[in-house]
Amino acid sequence: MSRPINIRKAIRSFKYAGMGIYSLFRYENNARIHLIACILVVIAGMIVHISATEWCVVVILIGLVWSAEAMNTAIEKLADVVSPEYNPGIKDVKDLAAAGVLILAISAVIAGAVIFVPKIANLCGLTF
Ligand SMILES: Nc1ncnc2c1ncn2[C@@H]1O[C@H](COP(=O)(O)OP(=O)(O)OP(=O)(O)O)[C@@H](O)[C@H]1O
Repeated sequence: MSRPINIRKAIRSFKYAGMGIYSLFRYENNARIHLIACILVVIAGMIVHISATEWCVVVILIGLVWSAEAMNTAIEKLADVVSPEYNPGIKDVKDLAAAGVLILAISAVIAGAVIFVPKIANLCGLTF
């Protein structure tokens, strides 16, 4: 027989995840840069009136980039605990984790350009 769902445990997990989100934006420089970029994108989306589908794309990409940033930070912190001194293996691990974020961020910038550039050009009276 399956065990009943433990609501208290689920709420505790949300609390710990919330603490992770707080620590990400409070202490991580790159996460704060992504937060500012995200605020600018949302403001731009409201100004140029992007469609519902475009909002979905923007929101999913923002979530993916933040999520990748959180995973990267977790890997960095774990690596610092495992090996605080210089270690070529740790260098590969950290560089690969950072590459994961960069690849996603580049994809997000390209998708953002596809959505926003024609609309901003239109707003400026330029045909695209
Ligand atoms: N213990 C280590 N051994 C080998 N190389 C390391 C080590 N720690 C960091 N590095 C190298 O330095 C780079 C930056 O690492 P660091 O942990 O400072 O990340 P960061 O992106 O500057 O993040 P943060 O500013 O959040 O600490 C890594 O990508 C890696 O190439």
